[in-house]
Amino acid sequence: MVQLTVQNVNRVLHDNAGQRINVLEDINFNVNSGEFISIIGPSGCGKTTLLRLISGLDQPEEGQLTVDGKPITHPDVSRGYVFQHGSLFPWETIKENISSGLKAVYGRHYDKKLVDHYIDLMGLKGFESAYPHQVSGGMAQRAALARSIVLRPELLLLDEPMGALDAFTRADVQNVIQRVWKQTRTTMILVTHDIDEAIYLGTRIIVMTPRPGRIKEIVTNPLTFPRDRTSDDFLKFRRTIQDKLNFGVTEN
Ligand SMILES: Nc1ncnc2c1ncn2[C@@H]1O[C@H](COP(=O)(O)OP(=O)(O)OP(=O)(O)O)[C@@H](O)[C@H]1O
Repeated sequence: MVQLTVQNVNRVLHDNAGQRINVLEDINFNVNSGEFISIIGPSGCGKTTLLRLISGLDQPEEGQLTVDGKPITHPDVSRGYVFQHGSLFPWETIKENISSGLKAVYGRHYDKKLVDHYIDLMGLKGFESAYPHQVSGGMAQRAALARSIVLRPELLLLDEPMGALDAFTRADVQNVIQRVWKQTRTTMILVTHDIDEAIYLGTRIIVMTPRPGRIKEIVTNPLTFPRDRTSDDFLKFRRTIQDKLNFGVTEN
């Protein structure tokens, strides 16, 4: 992938009472190859809807989404998607889960060495034969990540994959994602509620506001790698993003 372009995108949905909801309004941005984009915003601002549009699972009422100038019309193996609950198949082992996409795409002559490489890279060695219910939540998410990345997508969409994890496991999976991003240079787009996570991983941060879901600002992350969550620069940038999200502001 060279460039993802999202141009003048509007998405309207209707609630159970038939009321129109402008879920996304006038969304515009570009993503270049190798970037790590974090999308942050309060619940209901349309983050998941935006990822679904980029994946091709959904289509906008207006505007267009393209990859290298070609419209996104349907899901494609070149765009991976990792969900909050990794949705591993419970009846398959960790290794079988990681291999499943490759098998579906390439048949039984898929590249087994690639599977072993990602099992290693994700720190899953020794757990190949375990079933999802036998591993920790962090391991299950690392396996879900491996299952997507093994297909070598040009673009990986991450829909709050750390959302259900405790703080320690979350930090661990963040480090794994960063390592995979650095090693593979896969373009990644992460949806998150967590400001620290958005800053720790993102090269640019898209700040969204709800009702209607709009982009408030796209902020380039000034922090270099390796990033230290406790450094003064990190905390200063955190404050900048917090202010843009109007965190801590209460209405009387
Ligand atoms: N299929 C649907 N039909 C009707 N309304 C929907 C549908 N999907 C989402 N919505 C509404 O669209 C809005 C945006 O939803 P979306 O899940 O994209 O937001 P989000 O920012 O990802 O939220 P969260 O952070 O809580 O996951 C919400 O108000 C939601 O209720």
